Order: sequence, then C-alpha cells, then structure tokens
Amino acid sequence: MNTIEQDIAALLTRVQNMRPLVHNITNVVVTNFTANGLLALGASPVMAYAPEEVADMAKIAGAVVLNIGTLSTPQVEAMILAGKSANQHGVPVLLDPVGAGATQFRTESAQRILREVQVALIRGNGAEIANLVGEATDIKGVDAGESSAGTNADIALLAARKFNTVAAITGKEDVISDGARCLVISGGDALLTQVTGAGCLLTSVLGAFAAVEPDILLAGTAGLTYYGAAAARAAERTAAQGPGSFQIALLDELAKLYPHSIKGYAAIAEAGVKAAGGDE
Ligand SMILES: Nc1ncnc2c1ncn2[C@@H]1O[C@H](COP(=O)(O)OP(=O)(O)OP(=O)(O)O)[C@@H](O)[C@H]1O
Ligand SMILES: Cc1ncsc1CCO
Ligand SMILES: [Mg+2]
Repeated sequence: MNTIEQDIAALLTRVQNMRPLVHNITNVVVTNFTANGLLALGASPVMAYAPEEVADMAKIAGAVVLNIGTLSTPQVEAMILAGKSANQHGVPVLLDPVGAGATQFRTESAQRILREVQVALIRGNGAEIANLVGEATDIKGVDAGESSAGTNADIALLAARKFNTVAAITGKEDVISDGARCLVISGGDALLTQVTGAGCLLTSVLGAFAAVEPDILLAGTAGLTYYGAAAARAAERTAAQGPGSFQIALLDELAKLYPHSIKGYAAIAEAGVKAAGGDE
C-alpha cells in the first residue's frame, strides 16, 4: 500500500474503534437508511432537530451533518443553531446541499448556511455544487445528470476556495479538493443511483471520518474511498438482483469493511486541475 492508502486505513480503524457520534439534521426520505448505514460502518448516529436541543447535541457530537433534502425555514434555523454550536466547540460541520439549484429556496438556504456556519466539508453531486458556486448546471429534482471528473475537479477547487471549505463532488468518479489539491476517487457502482439517499448516507459517512481526523481532505478521501469500495463489493454480489438487494448488501459491506477492502474495488489519484481562482 502507498502512503495515502495507509493513512485512510488508519482512519477506518479509528472510526471502528472510536464509534463517533454523528449528529444528523437530515431529510425525511433517508433518515432510517442513514442511521443504519452509520451503524453498519461502526459510527453512532443520532437524529435531533428540535431548536431546544440542537446546540446541546451538536456540542457533544463528533461531527454534525446538515442535509437540506426536505428543508423548511424552521429547520434551516435549527441547522444554523447546531452549526454555530459545533463551530464554537470545535466539532466539524458537513453540508449536503440537496437540490441546490432546483429551487431558489434551496440555493439560498445552502448559501445562507455556508455564510453563517464554518462548514468543514460540503458534498453534493455536480449540479448542486456548480449551482452553489454560480456555475449554473441543469438540475431536475435532487438528481444530477452526468458530468466529467475533469470539470468536477475544477468546480470542487472553486467551491473549496469560495466557501473556505473542503468540497467533494460525487458521480461516476468522485473528486475532493481543499482549494489547493484535488483527488479523484474511483469505485462505487451505477446501482448507487437507483437507491435514494445513497449520496445522503455518504455525506454522513464522511461525517464519521471527519469526527476522527482533523485533516478534512484526508478524512473525506477516506470516506469516499471506503464507501466506493463497499458499494462496488455490494454490486458484485447483487448486481443481477437489482436495487433492493443492493441496498441491503451495501449496509452489509459497510459493516464488513477492513483496511484492505479497497484493493481492486476503489482507487485514489491526484487530479490535474486548472488554476481556477487566479491566486497561484
Ligand atoms: N454512475 C456511477 N457509477 C458509480 N458510482 C456512482 C455513479 N453515480 C454516482 N455514484 C456514486 O454514488 C454515490 C452517491 O453519489 P451521487 O452523486 O449519486 O449523490 P446524490 O446525487 O447526492 O444522491 P442522492 O441525492 O440520491 O442521495 C457516490 O458514492 C458516487 O460515487
Ligand atoms: C428524493 C428526495 N427528495 C428530497 S430529499 C430526497 C432524497 C435524496 O436526496
Ligand atoms: Mg444528494
């Protein structure tokens, strides 16, 4: 194994040993799947939404995950309360800007969270992140169309710089950037697009890794790589049967992950990116 593979292997072990508490304020579609996926990975999920308690829950969590999939104004207010509390207590905050670009309310809510909360990592599909940085891309509902890893690498770099965060864009290949470097992760399977919330669960999985590692680019890379490997392994077992079996197999494979699970199932490479932003 090369160095980055050793580094991410250590993080998987840390998640499994430390069982970090991940506080999710997420959407009604994916709540149960997200909790089960975090449990399978070895993390400890909690969903807490009430404005009366979100600040208290955020401060005892290892990470806070904000997901705007079925947002309302009161819920966005609760997300900001949780996010600010997390910021004050050194707890990393992750944002999944579900459907940003599809409606003005979603775009503006995601941008408001990014203004009022220091977000450690944002993860979305290509259209969501492009819309947030003002590179309008077609989006229908909450699913993106296909876009290339090359383009996504440039947009991730731009998003990371604009929002002073780590930005991950997922799709056939995933890219992740801290505004300086950009990595491309291959793995996963197209069946992931047939399971609603595969992206939402992934953002919470990234939260579990961010809870155990302050280098968020490394934590994010670890989460993307192990999730991609679990999905590829699940697809290998269940592809002929369809999305229902695959969803269950994904939970099983998340529970079976060990440091070498990525071998032959997921890979990490450095991306060549354009000098977007003009400060290099
Ligand atoms: N064509 C594909 N082939 C392989 N893996 C894919 C493909 N499309 C997406 N994925 C994987 O699916 C997972 C979710 O990414 P995706 O970009 O579909 O999220 P999303 O659009 O936010 O999903 P959702 O809104 O359903 O939660 C990631 O692990 C990604 O790598
Ligand atoms: C289908 C759907 N609608 C709002 S959130 C969600 C889950 C996938 O993001
Ligand atoms: Mg999504």
